[in-house]
Amino acid sequence: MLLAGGVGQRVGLATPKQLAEIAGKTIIEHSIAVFEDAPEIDEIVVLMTPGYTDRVREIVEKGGYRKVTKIVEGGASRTESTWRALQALGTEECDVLLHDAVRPLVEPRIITDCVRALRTHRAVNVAIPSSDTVFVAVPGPDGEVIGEVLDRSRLRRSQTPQCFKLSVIREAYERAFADPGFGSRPATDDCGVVLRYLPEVPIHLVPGSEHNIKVTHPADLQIAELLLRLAAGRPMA
Ligand SMILES: Nc1ccn([C@@H]2O[C@H](COP(=O)(O)OP(=O)(O)OP(=O)(O)O)[C@@H](O)[C@H]2O)c(=O)n1
Ligand SMILES: C[C@](O)(CO)[C@H](O)COP(=O)(O)O
Repeated sequence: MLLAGGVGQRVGLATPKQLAEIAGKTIIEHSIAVFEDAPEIDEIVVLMTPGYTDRVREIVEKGGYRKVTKIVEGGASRTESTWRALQALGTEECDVLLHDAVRPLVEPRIITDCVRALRTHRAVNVAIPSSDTVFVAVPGPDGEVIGEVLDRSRLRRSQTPQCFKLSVIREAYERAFADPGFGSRPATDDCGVVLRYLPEVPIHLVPGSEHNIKVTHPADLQIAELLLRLAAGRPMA
């Protein structure tokens, strides 16, 4: 499931950032191509920003991406887009990988590791250690001050794909969307929903990559372009 339903407010382009062209293709096409080429993937469903599904259809047709079976409008938040993605799937048990379309540098190795891990685990996340010291900021007398420095050896940064047995992620989301309090404390990723609503399901971790960045801020467009060109053996002039 490629989650591409956002508007890219922080990047601040006139169109959603997943349609920005870098290293010869739109960001969403780079992401589609990685999953299309992955032998473990049977089917790709794209959740796209309302008003832009035809643009994705054009990209898919022009690029001949045969695994893309559905292009569906996303929701108002990331979790609502995931909820819609789950509704677009059937009832038969399967492995579901939920990936941010704006992480075009996901490596085939990560997809392989995730699918392999789903043979023995019902929920899997991709994570990397934190190279920065992370602390909790609290209000101070003149702005914020450091409240608590967290133990970095135990901290990880969450990436995507986030992967689940369909029955697990569906159950977690059904409970979340039935909870009147869910909207007031939204989850920032799918693992957060599983952790909150199915805490008995362990979420196994596989190593991510420093290159698997999420294009979030304007500078990320340049960094992603550079990394994509390097990966393709075409460094910038
Ligand atoms: N309603 C939404 C919001 C986000 N996403 C997707 O979730 C991924 C990660 O989200 P983020 O980087 O926050 O993207 P945006 O929401 O577009 O960015 P911003 O918050 O700056 O507007 C992106 O691929 C984005 O398209 C989605 O499918 N549906
Ligand atoms: C899912 C995610 O990419 C994991 O790091 C992240 O939580 C998405 O956050 P955003 O608020 O949509 O940028």
